[in-house]
Amino acid sequence: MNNSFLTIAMPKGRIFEEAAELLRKAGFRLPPEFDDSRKLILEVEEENLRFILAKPMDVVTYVEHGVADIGIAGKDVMLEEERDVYELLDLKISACYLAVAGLPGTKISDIAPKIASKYPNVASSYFREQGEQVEIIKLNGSIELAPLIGLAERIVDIVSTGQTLKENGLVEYAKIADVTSRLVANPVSYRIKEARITEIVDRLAEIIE
Ligand SMILES: Nc1ncnc2c1ncn2[C@@H]1O[C@H](COP(=O)(O)OP(=O)(O)OP(=O)(O)O)[C@@H](O)[C@H]1O
Ligand SMILES: O=P(O)(O)OC[C@H]1O[C@H](OP(=O)(O)OP(=O)(O)O)[C@H](O)[C@@H]1O
Repeated sequence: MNNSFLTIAMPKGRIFEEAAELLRKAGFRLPPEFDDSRKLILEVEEENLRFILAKPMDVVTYVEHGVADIGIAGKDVMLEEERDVYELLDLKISACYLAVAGLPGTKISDIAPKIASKYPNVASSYFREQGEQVEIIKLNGSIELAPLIGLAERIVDIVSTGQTLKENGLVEYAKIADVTSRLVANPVSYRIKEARITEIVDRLAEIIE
């Protein structure tokens, strides 16, 4: 049925605003309270949609487990953790990239240099591909602090404007991957609710620049 009820996992935080704007541009009637509510489940009955608001890193978890049919997640999250979800569309919002950075004019040690990151798997794969054996130190934020205080020789982190690197006197050594937000789907939901999901993909695809 083309009008089946759908649950969408939305990332809270910096992606939320751009994602909501995109949905509205595509003609979805989202109520004003959608933008500043503290509620974590929001139903939009006239659209037959239910939104759940999750941490950006957790969106794919809800989708993979099928409690959300579709979701919006950063490509960085998909690169960090391999998940059983379909990537349906590049929404081209919240653009940034993953990069290696560190103090200027420094070479990394030959033996097990320390690399700090919120993305340990991305960091580990990148340095393995470069033929470098490194020790990964997982941090949850303020990654740029690590080389400044001597915890790590390099970091792997998101760069957007470059302001955080600049203000902390760090430089970029390599770009790893471009990042934008993606529309993802649970494989079973996709099979059962294909018409409805395809209709949403088409509506969004039409307005993406
Ligand atoms: N400058 C940026 N820094 C971090 N993430 C960015 C940036 N620009 C776009 N993004 C996207 O936003 C997502 C992270 O959003 P956000 O920072 O709100 O969540 P978070 O990392 O869980 O934040 P926090 O833990 O600080 O609440 C990333 O997965 C990425 O796809
Ligand atoms: O290039 P810029 O525009 O400066 O953006 C990049 C910074 O933004 C993110 O941090 P965030 O603000 O999410 O804080 P965090 O350190 O707590 O993760 C990211 O981890 C960088 O530190």
